Amino acid sequence: MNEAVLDRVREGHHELLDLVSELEPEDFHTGSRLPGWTRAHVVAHLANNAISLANMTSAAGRGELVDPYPDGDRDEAIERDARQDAIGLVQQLATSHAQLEIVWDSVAEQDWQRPVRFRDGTVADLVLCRWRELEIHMIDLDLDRTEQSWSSEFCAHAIDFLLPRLEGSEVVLAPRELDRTWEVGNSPTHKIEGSCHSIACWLAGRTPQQVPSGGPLPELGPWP
Ligand SMILES: O=C(O)/C=C/C(=O)CC(=O)C(=O)O
Repeated sequence: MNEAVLDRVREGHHELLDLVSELEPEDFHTGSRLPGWTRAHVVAHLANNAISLANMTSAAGRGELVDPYPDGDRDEAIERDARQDAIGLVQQLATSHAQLEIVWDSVAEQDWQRPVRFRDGTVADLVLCRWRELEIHMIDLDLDRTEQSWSSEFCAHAIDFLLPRLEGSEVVLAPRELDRTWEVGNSPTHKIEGSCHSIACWLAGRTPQQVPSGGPLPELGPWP
């Protein structure tokens, strides 16, 4: 398992808790950067996602495959949990982080490659999923944190992961800080340039502080 990514997830948990712990109670129930979601929805989703990943990991350890949300509807659970007050939300988030970290601390090296039902992946893929969830949803909270806080490693990972959203396009992505480009299609017709943060942020369907140049930017397909 890539220990650096696990460490980054643990740090992300601390950073997220720091961010939400500083909010006034009323700030939870106002907008986020996601249409139709308040910050409370983002927090509830992140907490439920952590428990879902913990449960899939535990099941994989027993040789079982379980659905990400076996007990019911993901969206209903987010709506229900988002109605909690600030203390309830922070407590749910902190408990979910602890549960996920305890489960991942107990995974033996050879068990990271066990299969899970989520995207027919492995337990190791769940760690990458949590990394994306944390980094991307922290900026959705619409606080001081922006895509500028993403590391170049995270930007490169996000571009790799989100590239299928450009299927059918003919472009080259050329993020300034990264020592590589990404080609989509057989004969790219234009080059999209910008910081790795802005390119990754745009591919994640969010509005970057500086929109990449080289447009018109292609329409994005569904999340992979
Ligand atoms: O792997 C990703 O980048 C995204 C994963 C999800 O969107 C997972 C959920 O939405 C969820 O667990 O509810």
